[in-house]
Amino acid sequence: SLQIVKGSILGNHYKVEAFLGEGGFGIVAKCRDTMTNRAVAIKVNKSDPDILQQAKLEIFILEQLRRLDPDAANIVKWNGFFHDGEWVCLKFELLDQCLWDYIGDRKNQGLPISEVRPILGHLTNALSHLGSVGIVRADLKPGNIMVVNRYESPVKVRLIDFGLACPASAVMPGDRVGTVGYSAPEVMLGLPYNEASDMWSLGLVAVELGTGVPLYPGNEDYDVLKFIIETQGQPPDHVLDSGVYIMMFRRGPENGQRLFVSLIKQILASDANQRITLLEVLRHPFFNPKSSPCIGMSAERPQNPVVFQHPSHLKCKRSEKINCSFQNSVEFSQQVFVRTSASPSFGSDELEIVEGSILGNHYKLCLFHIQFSSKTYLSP
Ligand SMILES: Nc1ncnc2c1ncn2[C@@H]1O[C@H](COP(=O)(O)OP(=O)(O)OP(=O)(O)O)[C@@H](O)[C@H]1O
Repeated sequence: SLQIVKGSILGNHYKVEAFLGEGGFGIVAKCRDTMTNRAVAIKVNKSDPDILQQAKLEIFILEQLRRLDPDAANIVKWNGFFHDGEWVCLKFELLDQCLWDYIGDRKNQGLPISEVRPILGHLTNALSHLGSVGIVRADLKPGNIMVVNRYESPVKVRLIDFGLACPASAVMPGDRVGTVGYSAPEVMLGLPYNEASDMWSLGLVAVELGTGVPLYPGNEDYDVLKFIIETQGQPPDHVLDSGVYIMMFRRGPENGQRLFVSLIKQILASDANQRITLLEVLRHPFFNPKSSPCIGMSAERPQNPVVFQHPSHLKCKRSEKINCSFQNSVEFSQQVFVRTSASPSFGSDELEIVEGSILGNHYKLCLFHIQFSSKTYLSP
């Protein structure tokens, strides 16, 4: 725990004058350097091992940023660190006010465009400098942007808090970074992220500057994603799909996870007519993982595209891909993909299948799902 009171001395000559911010990490204090009589901001990290690890990462990033000129790059000036007992203390130039407070002082009415423009310019400049040294900011939000001096006109801002920043080359998909309400969809979904994710956050900051209120408020990623989908539509399937998989694989691949995801997706179809039935759930390969370790990885999979051998009643126009579950003759089910364009017996825009069809002599169709898609797949 941090027991720092006003008047205490940090690192022998920094006298605590006020508290500027507090969080899980510790505190940021306004201190007087008794040797120079200058005011500075000192971020004091708790001695908790996780926090210390976080502080080390922040120092690592700040070291990288030494290559940049803080004035030209709109980033906070860092003056190194020192230890005080078990605490790690980072020394920064003292800045004025974070953008949340700055907006709040205007009664959340939003800033005039004449102010939004330079601020956005500084932020874009800051991100582009970070990009030039290969750093992804990863937690851009008004609370991490500080006004240098609010009485200056036009107002100048700088980025602070590099605790979650990361070398672009070391991004770990699935790492929960950022702040709810400001993270890009790909970050929430656990996908790889890059500077494009900072761009998303920048857009949200820009809206908040102009309107005075956050665009996507929410306490949970779920609410925010829902809000995003309502207003901007659903991210493309390939984004959603890989996101779900990566989120599930965060704890290491587990047998059956892909089948589980595939099942859940069929259970959660928003169109009741598309939703899987109880019987089909029980027949789903998820319940027989031994015989089908993973979609696309089954040793039993057919090596060649399967050809439908029985005519049937269902007609489907322009389908390029069918995702089918089959019960085979040795009493287990597995999932295969059928590429219709590889089946010479069907025209490219018409397909006929029916439950119970036998494919490739011994694959009995027990469940099918047809997707209209421009993608084509061979049997996995
Ligand atoms: N150089 C500074 N000058 C003045 N105030 C500062 C400075 N650095 C940080 N602060 C204040 O302290 C708060 C927390 O700092 P910082 O964002 O670095 O810590 P954090 O642990 O990452 O916090 P959070 O979890 O809110 O992102 C800031 O929102 C700001 O109000």
